[in-house]
Amino acid sequence: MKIDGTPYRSVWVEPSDGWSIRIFDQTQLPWSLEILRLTEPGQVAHAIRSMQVRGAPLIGAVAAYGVALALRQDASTGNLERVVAALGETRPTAINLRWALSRMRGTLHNLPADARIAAAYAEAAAICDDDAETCRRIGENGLPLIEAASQGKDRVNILTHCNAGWIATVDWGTALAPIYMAHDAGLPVHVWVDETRPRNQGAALTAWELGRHGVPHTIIADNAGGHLMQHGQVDLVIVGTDRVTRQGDVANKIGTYLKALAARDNGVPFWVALPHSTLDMSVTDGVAEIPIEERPAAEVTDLTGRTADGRIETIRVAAAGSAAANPAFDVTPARLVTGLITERGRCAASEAGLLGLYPEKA
Ligand SMILES: CSC[C@H]1O[C@H](OP(=O)(O)O)[C@H](O)[C@@H]1O
Repeated sequence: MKIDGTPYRSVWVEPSDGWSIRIFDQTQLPWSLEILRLTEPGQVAHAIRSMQVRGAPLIGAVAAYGVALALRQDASTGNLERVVAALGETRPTAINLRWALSRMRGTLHNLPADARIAAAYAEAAAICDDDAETCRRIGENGLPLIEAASQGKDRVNILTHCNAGWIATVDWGTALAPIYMAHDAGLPVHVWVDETRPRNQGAALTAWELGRHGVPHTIIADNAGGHLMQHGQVDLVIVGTDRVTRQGDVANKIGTYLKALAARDNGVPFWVALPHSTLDMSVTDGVAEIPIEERPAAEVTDLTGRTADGRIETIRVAAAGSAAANPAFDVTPARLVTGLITERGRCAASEAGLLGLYPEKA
């Protein structure tokens, strides 16, 4: 996508050296656009853990380049296994991370060591190209939903949670891809942007993305969505996901499940956008089986923002001495999901629906 007219992806190889990796530091958005240069796998692991880079498909793509950086240091099989294991432990919920690392290992394991570096960069680049094209197709397959919802309306209101935009993927995004395409097609799109406590991916990242693209949007408190649905202010909900199970259960940012409950209670369509790399057919019952990342309590008790004189500060907003729990994801059962938007089309949130689009995953 473009930033001030310049096209960007969310991860790229530094052209001046041909091997170091560039990412945006998402912890500095929306206040400043900081581009980081990663030169070793430890920096990649830190970037993922600290959420300098975040978003299910993007952490997989960046981890893939982390393998290439590690093999530049030591292309042995032992080091390949070590870096795949180490990066795989950085975040537990998004299956894209393990999908990308497994794809890298499968490509590299049986190669001679002296062929691994070039092959690693080629495979990481292929993962990125695949993700960008996959997300573009998700946009195309979600667009008809917005077109239908906008019939006879001077504004179509879409609610989204967290950030599933181009900055969470290599390009285009998942939940936001159809929104960008609808806006660019001239449809009267307006987006309710859940702030998405505690890290405010919505208020900080989705609002930043939509604003830079000129898409009308309004930031709301997470708890306002149900009220807006009760008053007919939401025509459909589109969210991203970090893992979808064989039966169509959806893991996504904490608070998604509550939005799905409110949508069901108010007859609002609840759609989930995902690329193939987010499918995990090895698990069925998402609530029972998907590991939910527990992040630091400080993300709940503290808040980071910009002061009136432009300094970025972190302050405590909770009572001193109080404990805080911070599960970073929840699981929405398939029964609350209207349907899934993928690069291969739309389907029901069910095993039959998924196998209809992905028969090879039977
Ligand atoms: C396009 S996947 C985006 C997905 O990832 C986010 O999680 P996080 O910000 O913790 O990486 C969130 O669940 C989004 O829906």
